[in-house]
Amino acid sequence: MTIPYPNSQPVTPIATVTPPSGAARPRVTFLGTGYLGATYAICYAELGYEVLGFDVDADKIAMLNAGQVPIHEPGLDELLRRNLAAGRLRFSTDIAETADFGDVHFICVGTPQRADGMGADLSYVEASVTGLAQHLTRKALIVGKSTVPVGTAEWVEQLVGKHTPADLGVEVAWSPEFLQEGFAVDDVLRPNRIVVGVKSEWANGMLYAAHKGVFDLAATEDREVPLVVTDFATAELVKVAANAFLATKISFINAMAEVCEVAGGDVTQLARAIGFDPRIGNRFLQAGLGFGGACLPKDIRAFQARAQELGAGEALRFLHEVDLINLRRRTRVLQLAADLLGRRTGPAGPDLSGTRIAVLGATFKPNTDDVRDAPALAVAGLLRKAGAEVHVFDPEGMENARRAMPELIYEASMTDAVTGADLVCVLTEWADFRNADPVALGELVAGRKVVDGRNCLDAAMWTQAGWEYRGMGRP
Ligand SMILES: NC(=O)c1ccc[n+]([C@@H]2O[C@H](COP(=O)([O-])OP(=O)(O)OC[C@H]3O[C@@H](n4cnc5c(N)ncnc54)[C@H](O)[C@@H]3O)[C@@H](O)[C@H]2O)c1
Ligand SMILES: O=c1ccn([C@@H]2O[C@H](COP(=O)(O)OP(=O)(O)O[C@H]3O[C@H](CO)[C@@H](O)[C@H](O)[C@H]3O)[C@@H](O)[C@H]2O)c(=O)[nH]1
Repeated sequence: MTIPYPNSQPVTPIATVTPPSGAARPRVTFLGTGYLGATYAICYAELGYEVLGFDVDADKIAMLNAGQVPIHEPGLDELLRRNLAAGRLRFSTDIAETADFGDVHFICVGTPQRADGMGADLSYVEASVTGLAQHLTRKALIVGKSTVPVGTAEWVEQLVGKHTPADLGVEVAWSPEFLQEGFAVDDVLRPNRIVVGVKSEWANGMLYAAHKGVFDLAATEDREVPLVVTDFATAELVKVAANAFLATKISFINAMAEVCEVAGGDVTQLARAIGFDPRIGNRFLQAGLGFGGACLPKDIRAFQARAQELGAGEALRFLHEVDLINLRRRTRVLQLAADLLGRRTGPAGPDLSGTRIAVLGATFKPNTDDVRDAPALAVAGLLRKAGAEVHVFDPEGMENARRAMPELIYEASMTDAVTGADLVCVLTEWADFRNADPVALGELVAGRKVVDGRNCLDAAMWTQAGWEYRGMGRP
């Protein structure tokens, strides 16, 4: 068996391993059935694997076993029901059963920002790995998928060594995940690359077998999926480097937006023009309210913290600037709102008391119900703090938003939210908002003033309909 090392080209099949369970394909488990793990468990069953999803959250597990996806992710419901019915998929809160079931165990638990604001909280990784290791009774591969600081895989290997008898030969590998919420099903079934950090040929073969469904699907669609086989540290770093690059690209275009704002340029045209250069590319150059979600913000902070610990803090100092540019976009919306409402800004920020503002969007981007570090919700909070009465509507994120920020007023529809509003802020570019009719909405509001926090509206159309329009980085 040849192990390409490191390899950025598609490889031919290398797996000749027999899974310890004796099954033709390894039986796989996913520990943590949140946005990452639930999607994976369901899609892996769709690829034909026998799958068991484990979580400590009994409500989540009950929902999944009942055929209900606890998150909003396009396409996932149908796949869940189909694969439960086919008997390839089930979910459990029983760690002993999980340990017994799997040949390959994927760790998909959260790695949130620590309370100190910078590094990653690895307590869920520690708890899940320890719990699993203590119940393993045969050889298996534990594969980290969670996004972690470099060095975590080595630490997990030590944890596993401490909690399993040496003669079982349990091994560890790391395979970071690059899926985007809203596109998660396709990203899992048709990834643009697979990265694995391994230490042995056996682990490499098992991981190849655990990904074979993905390679087989690609072959039937006449595609190839590049496989990068590398060491632990590189695999961990690929993930945070990718997110750091994406965050930097967004903050770069938002920095250009800041300059356009003072120089009278239009960042949307600027982005389009530079994007024609294939070295730059036109994706992830959408200026606006900036990046949020459960990944980019926390990952660039954790990456800086880890680099600092390793003595390479200087190298990532620019990421601090990336973060600051990003956060400034939120206060920019506040400023635009105050300008449109004719409110002066004092040292404590603008006073918006006595105004009613409709906020359209709460999720961190469209096609998800995820409000974790959502710029839209953060801005809604700033508007309220400035004294405005804030009425929020989001097509999928209402329940999560209400839980995260109960102090806001939540409306049942876009029209309810805008009725009587002095100002409308479009903060997540859901299709319903992009395609909203400015003439019809104009009949409902108290003032035709709109902040387009995502540059997603047709400015000319809204202006023609009598709206005072303000975009981000455009006149
Ligand atoms: N959300 C994404 O799109 C995405 C994409 C790529 C990578 N990641 C990374 O994947 C990881 C998970 O992210 P997420 O968004 O799915 O988080 P999440 O919070 O949605 O899910 C984490 C799940 O782990 C469960 N959990 C907690 N402790 C556990 C334990 N001891 N054993 C088993 N389960 C336990 C929680 O109950 C929860 O259901 C993070 O490291 C994240 O950075 C996320
Ligand atoms: O041009 C752009 C593109 C995105 N965003 C914002 O950036 C954030 C993140 O968007 P996106 O990257 O699509 O969402 P995630 O689902 O968080 O995915 C990122 O984070 C995941 C978790 O690590 C990785 O797996 C993905 O590859 C990576 O794209 C959102 O708030 C977007 O509104 C912009 O402001 N401008």
